[in-house]
Amino acid sequence: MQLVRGLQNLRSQHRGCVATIGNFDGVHRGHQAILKRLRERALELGVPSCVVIFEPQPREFFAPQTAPARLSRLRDKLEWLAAAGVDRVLCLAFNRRLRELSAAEFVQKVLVDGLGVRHLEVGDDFRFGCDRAGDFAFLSEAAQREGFTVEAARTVEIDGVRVSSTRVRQALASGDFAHAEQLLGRPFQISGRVLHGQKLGRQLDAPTANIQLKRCRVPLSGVYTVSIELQGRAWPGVANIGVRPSVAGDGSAHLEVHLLDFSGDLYGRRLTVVFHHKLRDEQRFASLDALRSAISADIVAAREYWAGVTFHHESGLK
Ligand SMILES: Cc1cc2nc3c(=O)[nH]c(=O)nc-3n(C[C@H](O)[C@H](O)[C@H](O)COP(=O)(O)O)c2cc1C
Ligand SMILES: Nc1ncnc2c1ncn2[C@@H]1O[C@H](COP(=O)(O)OP(=O)(O)OP(=O)(O)O)[C@@H](O)[C@H]1O
Repeated sequence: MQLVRGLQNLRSQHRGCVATIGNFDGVHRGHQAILKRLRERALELGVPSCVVIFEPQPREFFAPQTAPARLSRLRDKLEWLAAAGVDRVLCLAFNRRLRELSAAEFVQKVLVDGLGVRHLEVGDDFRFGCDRAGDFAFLSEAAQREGFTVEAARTVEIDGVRVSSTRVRQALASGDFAHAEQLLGRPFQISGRVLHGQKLGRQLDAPTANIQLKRCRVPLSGVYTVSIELQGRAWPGVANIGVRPSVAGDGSAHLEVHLLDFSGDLYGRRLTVVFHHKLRDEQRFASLDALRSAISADIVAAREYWAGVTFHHESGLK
């Protein structure tokens, strides 16, 4: 899959494709249905498929403090789009210039001049352009004028309710990982590189790998039973996501995982944390001793959760 960053990097060979536009946060089952249809149309027309996404996402541009937490960072999103068979992603910086484009200008600049779109696939509620004025009726008219086709994919529902990123966030916030998995079509996970922490974990009898969250806000907080994927192997573990109120911190959210029965150096490695079960909320403890006891109880609970499950790994890393 090819990534093109910005309209200025589109070349004449990129013209002629089938396209869809959106945030695709989490690449959930609703998104996957659109992507499947997109791939079918690409094969029928013999042209590549292209997904137009925005970074930051529009709501992060308009209201960075109150925008919903991200289900996926750009890297994960790209991985899942590639897995869905997308040939090309056009990633547009959502900035003042882009927000001021009218729906008609967006169609002309991005879809017609930029991509030479042959077919556009969208969800039935899709809206775009300044003040979200571009809806399906608008697109159909533009399509007729410019000589491309447009189709509204059927809404994907589970239990009679539309699958949406908001619904996934709600499932995660309430610790309902089975429902989140149903909506996403895969378990909820966060990937990232292991950074150096404050090295307090060892004093707490629980060395932890600190996963870089960059500036992304995360849709969950608390202590969880997790599994960790690392170099194609899975490990059982326990994780904390939060601001760590018991130790002096910078107020930003951290994701830390303690791998059960693991010895080895994880610094700099990229790992994936898969969430299975919420154990408790994060708490402020009055002393490190109290925090140490709570963490050791979490580890016992995680062991119980994983009792009977075999993880195929050796006790360290090469
Ligand atoms: C299973 C687990 C549960 C945790 N629970 C809490 C908690 O409830 N409150 C808190 O302030 N920190 C909690 N922490 C975070 C610890 O404060 C943190 O691991 C410690 O500060 C070590 O940080 P470091 O790796 O940066 O040295 C938890 C960590 C783990 C691994
Ligand atoms: N459940 C669904 N069924 C069908 N299409 C969907 C569904 N959810 C989103 N889409 C479509 O996927 C495309 C990209 O979605 P995007 O993430 O921008 O929209 P969205 O409606 O804001 O998603 P969400 O509500 O999940 O955040 C859009 O065309 C949108 O209409």
